[in-house]
Amino acid sequence: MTKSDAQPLEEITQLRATLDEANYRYYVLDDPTLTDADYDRQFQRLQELETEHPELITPDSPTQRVGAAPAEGFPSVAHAIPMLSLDNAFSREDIHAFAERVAERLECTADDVEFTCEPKLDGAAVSLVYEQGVLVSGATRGDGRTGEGITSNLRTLRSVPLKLRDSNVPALLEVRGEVIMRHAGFEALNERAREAGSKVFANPRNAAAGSLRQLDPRITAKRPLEFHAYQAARLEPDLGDTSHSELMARLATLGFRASSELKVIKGPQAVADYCEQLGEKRDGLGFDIDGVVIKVNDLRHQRELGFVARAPRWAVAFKFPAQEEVTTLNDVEFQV
Ligand SMILES: CC(C)(C)c1nc(N2CCN(c3ncccn3)CC2)c2cc(C(N)=O)c(N)nc2n1
Repeated sequence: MTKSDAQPLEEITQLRATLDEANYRYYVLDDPTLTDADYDRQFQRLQELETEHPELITPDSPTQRVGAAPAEGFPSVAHAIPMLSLDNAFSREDIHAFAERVAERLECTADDVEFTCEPKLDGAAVSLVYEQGVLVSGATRGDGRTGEGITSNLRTLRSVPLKLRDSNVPALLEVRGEVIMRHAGFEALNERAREAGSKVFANPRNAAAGSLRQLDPRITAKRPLEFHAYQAARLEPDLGDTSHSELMARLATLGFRASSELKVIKGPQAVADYCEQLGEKRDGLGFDIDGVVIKVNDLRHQRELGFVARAPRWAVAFKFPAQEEVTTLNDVEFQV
């Protein structure tokens, strides 16, 4: 009688905790502790134990990330809070005008408004819903009000926690973020596609969106996708966080990847400087961004400012000029 036969649940629980922590460190902190070989060995051990004791399998086990394909297409999912779009700013003057509009409504001066700035990742926006700390639903943005239910596909992303990491998990949490594919993963995927004579993607954004909409999660599981959180859209009970930057720090402790470039910045002048500096770093990031998302940091002020039509008054996207994309058709290069 070996140790594990006596109490498989103890070894299973320990393996799950180790693998979840290794996932978090690798995919969220970019600070891996386990080697891939170590991870794979413990993952296989967990699979063995769960095969011997199927009654001990739980949906949030690391072995349950890749499920079966849904019968036919994706179900429609209505977003509890619409995933709105963003107004654009194209110049320093536009940033100042946005800050002045905000200041006027908040009855303060533009230089007193505290903003956050973060890269606007060029991927596919999705929404994740957690109940009692467990992932229950994942959907595409769709038209902002209704998206496609792609939970089984989103579960395959190692940067999507199957259960929240913290001890005091909220009863309900809806996290919104962008799924991206890095340039290296994109080039490798297209190289494999060219060799296999299958579909080549025009750019990483299309590759990310297309990979999320695969009917078979086993295909999504093989695609190099990362989830980057950008908003806690719903949080019950309200944990008292009073700013976007605090909420993003809480999302990081709950197991999500939040932007390392997120900065709290006061006044439009410094915001415009951040945009200029990020624009200079753009080509070296290793993934596509198409600007900076500038938000009013204080959550009470966000609520006071609300939304116009489909976009919030409290946020604007500063857009960089489109990067000329080179596409090849039968080996002839076209500038588009
Ligand atoms: C929370 C708000 C609503 C202000 C918000 N909305 C966003 N988006 C809305 C428009 N979106 C959209 N997508 C497709 C068509 C129209 N609009 C795409 C997401 C954000 C996108 C990013 C990003 N990409 O990195 C980000 N760091 N923060 C965001 N924050």
